[in-house]
Amino acid sequence: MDLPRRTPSAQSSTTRGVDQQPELQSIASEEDDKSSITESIFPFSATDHNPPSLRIEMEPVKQSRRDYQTDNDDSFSSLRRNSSDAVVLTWKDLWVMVSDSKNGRKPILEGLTGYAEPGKMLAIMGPSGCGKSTLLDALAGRLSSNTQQNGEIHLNGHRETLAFGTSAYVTQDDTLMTTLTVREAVYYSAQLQLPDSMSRSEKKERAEMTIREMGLQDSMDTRIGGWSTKGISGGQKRRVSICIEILTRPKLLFLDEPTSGLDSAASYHVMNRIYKLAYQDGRTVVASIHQPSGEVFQLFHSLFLLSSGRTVYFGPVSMAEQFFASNGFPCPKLRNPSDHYLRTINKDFDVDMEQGAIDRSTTEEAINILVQSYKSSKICHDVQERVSMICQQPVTLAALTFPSPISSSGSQRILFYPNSLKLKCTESPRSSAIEP
Ligand SMILES: Nc1ncnc2c1ncn2[C@@H]1O[C@H](COP(=O)(O)OP(=O)(O)OP(=O)(O)O)[C@@H](O)[C@H]1O
Repeated sequence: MDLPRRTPSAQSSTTRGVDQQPELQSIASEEDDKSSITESIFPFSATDHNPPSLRIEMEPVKQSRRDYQTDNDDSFSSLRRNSSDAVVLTWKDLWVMVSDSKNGRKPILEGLTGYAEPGKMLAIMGPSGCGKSTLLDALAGRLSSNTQQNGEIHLNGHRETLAFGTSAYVTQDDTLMTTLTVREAVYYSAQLQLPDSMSRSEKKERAEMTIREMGLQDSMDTRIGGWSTKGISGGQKRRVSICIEILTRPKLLFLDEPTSGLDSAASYHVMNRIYKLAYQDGRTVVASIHQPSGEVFQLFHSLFLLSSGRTVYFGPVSMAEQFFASNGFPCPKLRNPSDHYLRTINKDFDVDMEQGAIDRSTTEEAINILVQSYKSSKICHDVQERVSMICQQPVTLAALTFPSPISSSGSQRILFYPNSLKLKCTESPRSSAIEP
């Protein structure tokens, strides 16, 4: 079910009766037993002269706003911005297992819960091998066949398959045609991916604009190259891969290590561009990232910190420092917070460390403290609640105006609950409702 596509335009809704509106008709048919009430909600007649207006609007659940709002952090305004095709991604109790010849099945991800919202960027971080790519693969529906997945992944609160071009995934490996120039690679991709409704020149313009956005204008006519012929650098290849994936301006963008191979200035430039894509146009961005600089880290709204497939922290970036400090791991002054989080939970090199600054058992202990503390924290509780609310919230994403014979004054709201296919109509000051 593709809700955004089902939503009629305001103009067409005012000029058509409900029986000509397939989306409203299908919702109403789910409510046959309440047909008398829905009739009283939707008997819109074109012959009704000067009817008062009836407004259908999205009403996101507001409870957690207080918990997650930071200075530039307004998920609800971002949901409303371009809300007709915004994507909210949630995952609940997500497990991924692989077959292990010795122990049977081995978990790679252990019961992860979280969400990614429009207009925001989520960073997935953790030591090498902690499960960052596996989480991205699971969320993008690209897990390899030898894995087994349990748990729920929802789009806009329900199981949904996104239409072509709505999501994109920039993988860790740059799979590019080595004989093409940057311009050719992006341009041919634009020809293939962009809709027929765009002319060739529009596609070319989009390709060149995207190349410039990724700071590749000086390398436009350089061959990509490979192991036998030197071409553009590794970092530039990364940017070409990102160009190709953002050509369609996807509403949901997965990026696996988008900044690997980039220097700090280029990393900031690329991530800032992606941030703008997310923030200005209400896109949802999920990126795994290694060692971001302080500036790059600040671009992210939320952080998912993993250790061996377990959640060390999921929540607003702004609250992570306090979480670490309250568990006995304050970030030293002048240290980049993201470095601090990774250093606290990275046990890979403990055995090689000299002078016992940290030993393996201490790091393991630190991880266990943080994992247990997170599980019982208010942040975790709020995240669980938020995910549940997103999966139940009404998602009538466009504001529509209907002539209404039952409202003589004030406005009415009709809320559509996707999981229950029920309608709720409220009117001010009177109220007539089908409760969800
Ligand atoms: N299909 C698979 N079969 C067997 N093991 C797998 C599979 N996918 C992932 N793993 C294992 O799961 C663990 C997590 O891998 P993953 O690639 O998700 O880590 P990562 O955090 O992205 O690592 P890096 O930062 O080094 O890219 C690793 O130990 C990896 O070997």
